[in-house]
Amino acid sequence: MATTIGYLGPKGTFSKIAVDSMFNGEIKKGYKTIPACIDAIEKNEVSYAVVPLENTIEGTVNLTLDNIIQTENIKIVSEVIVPIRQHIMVHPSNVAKWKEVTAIYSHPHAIAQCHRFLRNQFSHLEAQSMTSTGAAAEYVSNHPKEISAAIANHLAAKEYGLSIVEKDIHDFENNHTRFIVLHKQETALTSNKLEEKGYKTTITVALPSDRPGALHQVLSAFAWRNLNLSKIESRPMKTGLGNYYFLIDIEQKMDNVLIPNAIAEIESLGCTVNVLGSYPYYLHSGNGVTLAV
Ligand SMILES: O=C(O)C(=O)C[C@]1(C(=O)O)C=C[C@@H](O)C=C1
Repeated sequence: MATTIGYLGPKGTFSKIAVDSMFNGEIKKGYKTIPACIDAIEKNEVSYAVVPLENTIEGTVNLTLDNIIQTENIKIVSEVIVPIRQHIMVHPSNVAKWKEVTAIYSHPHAIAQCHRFLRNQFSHLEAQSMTSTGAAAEYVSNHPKEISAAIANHLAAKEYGLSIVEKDIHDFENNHTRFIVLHKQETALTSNKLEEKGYKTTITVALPSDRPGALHQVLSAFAWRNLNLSKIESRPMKTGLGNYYFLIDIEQKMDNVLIPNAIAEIESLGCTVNVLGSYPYYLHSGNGVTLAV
């Protein structure tokens, strides 16, 4: 049976760029929301799902994080970092009057990446959220009479026959998004198309509520073993005010000694640890056909 991969659709999203960079001939199925992509793995509709986890300008995609935390049997098996270039685009019949648009649509993360541009050029408008940048482009394409614009990538413009009226409207040049590949088995997924940049092990740690200095002790378990952490972030456990867990990226492959021993030490403090995955990460070059405008 052919492998099916779920991604945040429709066509023309950044998630589609990520999925195409990791997978070749497999069947790719777009889902309307991130939770729907993750549910699709749970229900065995797809073998893998590719979802955004973190952006350099906007930070963590909480919807992704909160949903993977709640699904115990889904693991992160790979990661691809994609350069993000946001463009504003309109229906070809509206190019001449694009500065008079009455609505601008995009994904909330894409809108947040272009705040300064929007404030300078369209301070009278409030950008409207859509489920993805691709969905915004599709909507604008289907409603030419509305005189609206979408913030999306060049593939979306091509896919939905829109005209880009201003390129690279994101506020900071260094704009990248980490996309993770999720799967039911723990087996890491390697790419034969992209250059491996390193390896990561991602864990969550829930601290005991009654132990002063617990976070300090958790960090010490990594520090004295010389384990490099590239991310630590707290998220509410949703069980009550003040209850948080920590998401920690260790810049190293799961081994037989250092990481298991650090985890055992952390658990002995009364913390609950969950390993979300140990996986290679790749950088999408951004050059060539896929990202050129
Ligand atoms: O809407 C898309 O194109 C997506 O793939 C989602 C998403 C995100 O959730 O951050 C992905 C990359 C960009 O940072 C903007 C939007």
